[in-house]
Amino acid sequence: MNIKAPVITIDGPSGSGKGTIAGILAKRLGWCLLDSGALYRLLAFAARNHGVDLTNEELLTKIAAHLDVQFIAATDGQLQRIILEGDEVSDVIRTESIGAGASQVAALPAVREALLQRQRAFQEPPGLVADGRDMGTVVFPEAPLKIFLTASAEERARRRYLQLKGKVDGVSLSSLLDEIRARDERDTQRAVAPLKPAADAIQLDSTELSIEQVLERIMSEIAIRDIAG
Ligand SMILES: Nc1ncnc2c1ncn2[C@@H]1O[C@H](COP(=O)(O)OP(=O)(O)OP(=O)(O)O)[C@@H](O)[C@H]1O
Ligand SMILES: Nc1ccn([C@H]2C[C@H](O)[C@@H](COP(=O)(O)O)O2)c(=O)n1
Repeated sequence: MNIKAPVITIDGPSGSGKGTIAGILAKRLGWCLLDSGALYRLLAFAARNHGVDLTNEELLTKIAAHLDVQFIAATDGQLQRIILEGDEVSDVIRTESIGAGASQVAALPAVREALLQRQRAFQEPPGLVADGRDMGTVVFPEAPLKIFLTASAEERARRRYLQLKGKVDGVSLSSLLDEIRARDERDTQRAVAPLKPAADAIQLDSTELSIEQVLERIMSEIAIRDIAG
């Protein structure tokens, strides 16, 4: 019998804290981690580097199917590292501009299909924490625990501002808020795999919760379901 490793999905809009929470949770549980947004970011980044238009679905799908990428698991004090075609790109794919490009290519159905099996291949023992937009609705619909993490757009822009200030020139709170709203609109309104909570997802609004409080809430849901051994 093929017993699949359990999956915890964390979906939600940009800046809600999915990546932070998923990374800490995977580490605490000793589970694998899938940052699915990174795949769309890598595709947007690779397309720009090769001068491919972000609306060229046919070519983007070919690139998506052959992305030469390695995810190197986090070690003590280090975040997960991402290598594309031999070069470390962990930081350069994190800009809002690449995020917007990722959101654009992610609306193309053939691109999503090309990345589907690659995402499912992350489901390895002892378990997987997967974050993104459609982890609970499309990629891992059988996951025993699905979290839909939100926060107000203003709070998400404030968090992003604090994260980027001092690292990126010319960053402004109002332009970050505009970019977050534009990305929310595109990610929730697209025809294929739009950002929405799965019917059986637990919705968690982190606007007034600290990272540790969000983790506590999720750990208690894990304990209730007895899914982490
Ligand atoms: N509950 C929280 N309280 C305060 N800050 C938080 C909280 N959760 C996350 N943050 C901070 O907000 C910023 C954005 O978080 P993160 O990158 O995890 O969001 P995300 O949902 O993964 O965004 P994206 O989808 O764009 O990758 C980070 O600097 C993170 O430390
Ligand atoms: N499962 C996913 C993950 C990401 N995307 C798209 C939409 C996002 O705006 C963009 C970047 O994701 P992020 O790194 O900010 O989480 O990628 C998606 O459509 N489906």
